[in-house]
Amino acid sequence: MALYTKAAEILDKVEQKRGAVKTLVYDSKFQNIKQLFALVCETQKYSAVLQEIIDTTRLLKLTNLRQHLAKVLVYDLLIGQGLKCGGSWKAMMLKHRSRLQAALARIKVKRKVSRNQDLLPPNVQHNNDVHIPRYVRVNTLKTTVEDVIDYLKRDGFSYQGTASQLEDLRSLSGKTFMSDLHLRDLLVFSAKVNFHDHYLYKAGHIILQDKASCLPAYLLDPPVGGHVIDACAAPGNKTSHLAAIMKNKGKLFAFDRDTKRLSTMSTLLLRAGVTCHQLANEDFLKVDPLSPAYKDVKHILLDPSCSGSGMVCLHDGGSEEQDPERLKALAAFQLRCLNHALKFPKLQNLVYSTCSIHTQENEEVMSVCLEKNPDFRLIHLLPEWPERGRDPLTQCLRASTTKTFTHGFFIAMLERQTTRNSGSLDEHHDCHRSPSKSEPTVGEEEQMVVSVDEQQLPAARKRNRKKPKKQKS
Ligand SMILES: C[S@@+](CC[C@H](N)C(=O)[O-])C[C@H]1O[C@@H](n2cnc3c(N)ncnc32)[C@H](O)[C@@H]1O
Repeated sequence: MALYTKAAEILDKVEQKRGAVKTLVYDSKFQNIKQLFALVCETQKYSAVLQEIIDTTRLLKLTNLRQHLAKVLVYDLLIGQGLKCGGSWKAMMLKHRSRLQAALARIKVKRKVSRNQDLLPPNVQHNNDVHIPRYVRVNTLKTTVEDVIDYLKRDGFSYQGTASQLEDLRSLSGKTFMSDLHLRDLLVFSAKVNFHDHYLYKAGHIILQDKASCLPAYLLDPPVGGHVIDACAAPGNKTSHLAAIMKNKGKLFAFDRDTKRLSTMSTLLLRAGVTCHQLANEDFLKVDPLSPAYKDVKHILLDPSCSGSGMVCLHDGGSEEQDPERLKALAAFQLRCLNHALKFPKLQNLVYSTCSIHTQENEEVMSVCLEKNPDFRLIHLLPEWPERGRDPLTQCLRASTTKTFTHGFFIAMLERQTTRNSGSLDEHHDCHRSPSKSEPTVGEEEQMVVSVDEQQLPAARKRNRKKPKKQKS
C-alpha cells in the first residue's frame, strides 16, 4: 500500500510543480527507491491513456479514489506488475478489473494498435528506445553460475553462451539469456523478463542488480578473510556482493545512518546468506578510523548518497534538471566521506561510486580528494571498458544507457602509494581484476543527505597520474 500512496503523492507534487520526479523520489525516504521510481515514471508515461480509462469507467465515482492514486493502481493492474501489493485497494481494484480491461481494449481498437506501448505519445515512444537489459547476479554464497543456468534451462529459458561484444546484450528477447562479457557471475536477459516471483530470486540465489552497480565490489575485489568497510551500505546489494567475493570469511563492517533502510538490508542479507557482516546504524563520518576494531581494514567501498541522476526514467530520458544547490551539497558530503575513509591507517584500496552522471559528484570530487590526499592515486580500471571518466580522469569508469547498456554510473578506485620496500602493496598485488572471465563473482537507491559544512568545491583540477592497470596473476 505504501508504494502506491507514495507514488500518488509524488505525482501530485510533480503536477503542482513542487519538484522534479527524481528529486521527489529520492527525498521520499521510501525503502525501495528503484521500485518507486519505476512506478512513478511508468504511470506518468501512460498518464493520458490511464486518464481515459478512469474517465470512461467512472472509476473515481465508483471507488472514491483520488485521481493520482487511481492512476497508479490502474497502471499497475493493467500494464505493470498486476497489483502485487495493495492490501484492501487490491481487492477493490480487482472488482473493477474487467471493466477496466475492457476500456483499455476499446482504446486499442480505436487506435488500431495491439501493444500497450503503441499507445504512448511519439516522443515517449522514442525515449522507450533506451534499452537496459535485465541483469541478474548469481549469488555465489548460495549457488553456482552453472547450477543457475541449468535451473533456468529446465524452466524454459534458452542459454546463448557468453556474450562476445556489448551489442549482444541488446539482442536478447523472450526467454533467451547469456552470460555477461565482463562479469562472470552476471546473467543477462531481455528487459521484459521479470524475476520478482521466481524461486531463484525468493530463495536468494539470484540478486537483481544493474551491471554498473556490480562493478564497485567486483573491482574492489577484497581477499577472502579480509577486513572491509562498506561505508554507506543500505539496502546492501553491494554488501552482499562483497561478502560473496570474500566467501563469507573475514569481517565486513557495513554502516548506514538510515534505520529503515538498514532493516530492509538485514532482510536482504539474511536471504542472501551473508554472515561475515557487522551492521551498524551509524553515521560513517563519525566512525573513528583509529579505533582498534578497524585496525586491519584494508579495503573500503564508498557508495554515498548522490543525486541519482544516472538512474534512467524512460519517461524523461534522464534529462531532468538538477538543483545546483543540491548538487553542491551532495558533492561536499561525498568529499567529506572520501576524506574520512582515507584516514583508516591500513587502507590500501578504496572504490568510490555514484549513480550520478554529474561531473560535480564524480570527477570533480575525485580531483579535489586527490589534491588533499597525495598518498593515494587512481588505478586505471578495466582497459577495454568503453566509457571512461571525463578527461583527465580517464582511469575511472563511467556507464550509461547508450554506451554500456546500464544505468548511468561512475566508479573510481584509489590505491595507497607506498614505498617499494614496505611490501604492503606487493602483498596485495592481485586485488585489481582484469576484465577476463577467469575468476568468479562479482543496489541504488537512497536518501538525501544535506549536512554540509564544507567549502564549495572548486572546479576539478587537472591532476592525472596514470598507472597501468594491474593484471590478476
Ligand atoms: C547510494 S545508497 C547506498 C546503496 C548501497 N551501497 C547498495 O548498493 O545497496 C547511499 C546510502 O548512504 C546512506 N548514508 C547517507 N549518509 C550517510 C552517512 N553519513 N553515514 C552512513 N550512511 C549514510 C543512505 O542512507 C543510503 O542508504
